Amino acid sequence: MTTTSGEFVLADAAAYAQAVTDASEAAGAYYTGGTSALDDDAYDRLVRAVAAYEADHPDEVLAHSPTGKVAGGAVEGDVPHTVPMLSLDNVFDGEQFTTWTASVARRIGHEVTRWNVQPKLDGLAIAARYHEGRLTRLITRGDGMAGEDVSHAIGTIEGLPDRLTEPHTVEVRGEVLMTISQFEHANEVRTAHGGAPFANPRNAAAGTLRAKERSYTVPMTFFAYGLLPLPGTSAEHTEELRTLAHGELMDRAAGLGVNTPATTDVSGLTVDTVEQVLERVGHIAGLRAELPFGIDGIVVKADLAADQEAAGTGTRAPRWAIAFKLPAVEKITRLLDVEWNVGRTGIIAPRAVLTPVDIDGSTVAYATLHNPADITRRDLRIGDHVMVYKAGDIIPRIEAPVAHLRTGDEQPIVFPEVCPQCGSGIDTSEQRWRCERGRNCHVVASLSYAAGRDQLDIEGLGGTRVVQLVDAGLVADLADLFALTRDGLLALDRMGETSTDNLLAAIEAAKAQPLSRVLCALGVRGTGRSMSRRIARHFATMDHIRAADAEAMQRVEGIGAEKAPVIVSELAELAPLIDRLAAAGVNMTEPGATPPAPEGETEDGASGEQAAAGPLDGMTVVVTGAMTGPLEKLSRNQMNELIERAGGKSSSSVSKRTGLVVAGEGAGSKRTKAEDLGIRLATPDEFAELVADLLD
Ligand SMILES: NC(=O)c1ccc[n+]([C@@H]2O[C@H](COP(=O)([O-])OP(=O)(O)OC[C@H]3O[C@@H](n4cnc5c(N)ncnc54)[C@H](O)[C@@H]3O)[C@@H](O)[C@H]2O)c1
Ligand SMILES: [Zn+2]
Repeated sequence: MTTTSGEFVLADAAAYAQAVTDASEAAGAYYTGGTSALDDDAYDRLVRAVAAYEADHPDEVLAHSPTGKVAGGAVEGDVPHTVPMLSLDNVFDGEQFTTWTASVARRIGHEVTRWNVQPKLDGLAIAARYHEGRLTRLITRGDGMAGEDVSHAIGTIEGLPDRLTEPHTVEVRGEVLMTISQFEHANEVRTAHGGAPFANPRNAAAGTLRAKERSYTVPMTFFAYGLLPLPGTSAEHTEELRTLAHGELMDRAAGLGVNTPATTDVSGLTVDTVEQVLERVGHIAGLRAELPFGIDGIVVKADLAADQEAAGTGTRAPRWAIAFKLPAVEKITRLLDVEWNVGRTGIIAPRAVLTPVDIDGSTVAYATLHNPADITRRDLRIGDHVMVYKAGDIIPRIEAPVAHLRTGDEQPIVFPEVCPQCGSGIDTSEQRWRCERGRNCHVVASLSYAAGRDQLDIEGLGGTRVVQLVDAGLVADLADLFALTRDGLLALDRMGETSTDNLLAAIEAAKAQPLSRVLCALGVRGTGRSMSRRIARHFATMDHIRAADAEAMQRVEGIGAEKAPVIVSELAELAPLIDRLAAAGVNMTEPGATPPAPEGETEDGASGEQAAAGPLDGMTVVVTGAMTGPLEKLSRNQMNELIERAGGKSSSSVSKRTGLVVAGEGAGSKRTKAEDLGIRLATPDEFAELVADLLD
């Protein structure tokens, strides 16, 4: 059960026991590089619910409850720590932080003398033991009292040298993580070895650190945040390490050749007041998205050893330090669909369509899915709950499905059988699938589109024929079509005299298509059929379109500040192609349209578009049902063209703003809606009469 504030409430002992089990399993996976069933928010809420239940039922507390334990008690170790490796308590805003500082002041009897503010690195805690300057042992945090020996990773962690600059016996504590680029590299190497990519850098570091016998190594990075004596440390040194302030210890660590946050843009900073702490916290938070590694908060520590000692330490966390948490970068959401997009080189890449989820201030609606083998390995299904990771500029990624949230209604992901862009076969011999046409895939797709019924309408130039022409090297772009020769075509398989002549005639006829269709055939990004018509009607000629800057382009209805420059620059890129089309005799004007008045003369209100008023002047028209009579042969696109030529606007949905609904046979809900709204209806015949002048 959840309350309105989103908190879980555990109703009875059984719910409590289940919550304890769920939390332990999640924590176990979280710390060992597995897949947790919960995102951090959900985990923290669950643990709070467990804690609330325990407060009310102190005699029912289960021994394996995660509350009050390092790592939720879910991980163990067999190498005892010299001093416990603890967790940190959290605050989420300045107010909570100020309250916390007041409680520390009460405890130690005075204000904390000064603070050390440093990034909370999002990796795993590790203790590195140096004996006489040599790195001998690496131990994970484990349950805080004892950790796991991961010394096999020595030599793979940047910033953790095999030898210190001085022959000291010390323990360096810090975080092992993967920087964004190490993470990208690790995933490349891992997938090349047939493994599933890691979902996020923390997971990657945890998995890599624990993996013993891998045929490959991938580097990680270490940042120190603690330096303490070991049993073999000299008395003099021990005393020094116990009395130095935190900031001084960090300088010492750096001096020994160990990496610290001082090498980054978010180095540790010693400050005197709470206001200064908050300022630094804000500064670090602001840099988060640009950092080359992940942080999940800011750690604030009492700097002086004396203050730390006075504040003391709890069983789970020290009382002299706190983690200022930043919003989570992982959330659970649903996988709604998988799209298959074909890249420039013909790579067919799956992309997850998600229920949009807010992650650290941005809305995530898509995530990368790598390749089909990876989908199979992760056993992803449509409808699954999935963990999505997004940090900084990194492309959002999907972790494995959250299996325990499955309902049984999830559907398998259907892999394409032919290239989704051009319809050719798919080369599946590599992990990344590829269109058999490779780079030519785009040519085939864009030519098939250009020849389509709603564009240049070239009969006899279907997908297979386009493939044949491209493969034979006869065409590489749209303009090449108009340079095809009879002999060239006759030399092709399955091209007889008749089909050759028919095709050449169809291509010849295409030259007379209105500008709107020529423009559409060019496949300018951001312009489909109706936008192409609007642009063509507005400018009337290709020369006027090409002369338009972004500002002029924005005068076309429906083109905003974002789209306009894209269209202008796409057209500039297409200039050589357009020139060749014009040279081949392709029509570059829009029948019935007049160019916009030159700059300065538009002020009096009459823009070029309106000057060409027709029988439907300014009216929004919706067509529904089957057209009959003189309109019988017109496709929906052609109907829309007709409406716009008559000065109207075509639309596909009926609303209060609709002026006329042309309802043919079989018209259904749109007709009913028009009747409900009292919108004028016309039969196809009535409409044909209205626009009779424009019908040929
Ligand atoms: N999704 C899950 O299933 C799941 C399970 C368990 C825990 N969690 C999450 O983990 C968090 C609690 O885990 P935790 O106790 O491991 O860590 P923590 O986030 O409470 O903080 C303690 C750790 O911070 C790290 N750290 C980084 N920079 C540091 C610095 N400058 N100084 C000191 N320490 C620094 C150390 O590794 C230290 O052990 C919670 O946010 C919880 O949501 C999630
Ligand atoms: Zn293709």
